[in-house]
Amino acid sequence: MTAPTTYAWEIEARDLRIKAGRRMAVDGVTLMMGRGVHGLLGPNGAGKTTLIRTLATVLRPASGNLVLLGGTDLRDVRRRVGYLPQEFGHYRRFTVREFVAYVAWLKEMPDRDVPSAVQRAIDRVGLADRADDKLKTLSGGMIRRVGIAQAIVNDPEVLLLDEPTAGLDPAQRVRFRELLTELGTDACVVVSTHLVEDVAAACTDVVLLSQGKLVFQGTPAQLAAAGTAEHAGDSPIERGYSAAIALPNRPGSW
Ligand SMILES: Nc1ncnc2c1ncn2[C@@H]1O[C@H](COP(=O)(O)OP(=O)(O)OP(=O)(O)O)[C@@H](O)[C@H]1O
Repeated sequence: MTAPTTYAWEIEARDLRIKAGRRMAVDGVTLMMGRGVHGLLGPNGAGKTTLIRTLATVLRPASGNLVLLGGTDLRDVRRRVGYLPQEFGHYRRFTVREFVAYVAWLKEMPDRDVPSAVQRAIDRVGLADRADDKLKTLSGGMIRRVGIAQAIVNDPEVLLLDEPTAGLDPAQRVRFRELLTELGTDACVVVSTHLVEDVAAACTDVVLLSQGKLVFQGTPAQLAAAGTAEHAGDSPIERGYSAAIALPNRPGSW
């Protein structure tokens, strides 16, 4: 049985500062996130991966305060979180089913629940016909979907996905956005992406980082409304993104 919810936000971060190497990659971010799909956007090096790694409890903040699921017991929190890292390590000799079951075991799921949870996660990412194939026989896009399956096997209350659509073909991306929408009804989903279309199609909230700072949080429509013809981009939301990170429309510049 799940304990009643006693917290206002699944993720509460106050004045977080996080080091990556010697650099302060996240520099004073205050951010509240509840259920729904939160798109984490920002230029290369903005601090997205560093923030996600911290939310996944892999990194410890240098200062500030982070509360996940209202709790302080790290082991309990970890059982209730799902995480797809940007660099996703896997065992090439495992089958899809064995690998997802292994993660279920790491999450301390009750043995009796594991087979059905594993099957459901595999079904949800469309890999039922490859469930008993070894990972080394799968394509890059399929491996990414295995990564998504292992992240959702425990029905996490906080789901962290670092560039989950990298390597997916267009049809898979569309299906993935539908899955995101489904997952966001029950969980707090944080998804980092460079694809503004993913955000427009599937996110209820946009979080924009630039140089380690939070420069925007709001709905995709609010982000789109922030852009003008003066800002770079091919769509309202891209122009809103450029406005938020103060990127003028200068053809040819990176
Ligand atoms: N292990 C490390 N050692 C030194 N610097 C690091 C390390 N990891 C990250 N950084 C630096 O910290 C900053 C934030 O990196 P991070 O990977 O969080 O950005 P990001 O927003 O995820 O970027 P991208 O969109 O390119 O994936 C960058 O300037 C990066 O060079």
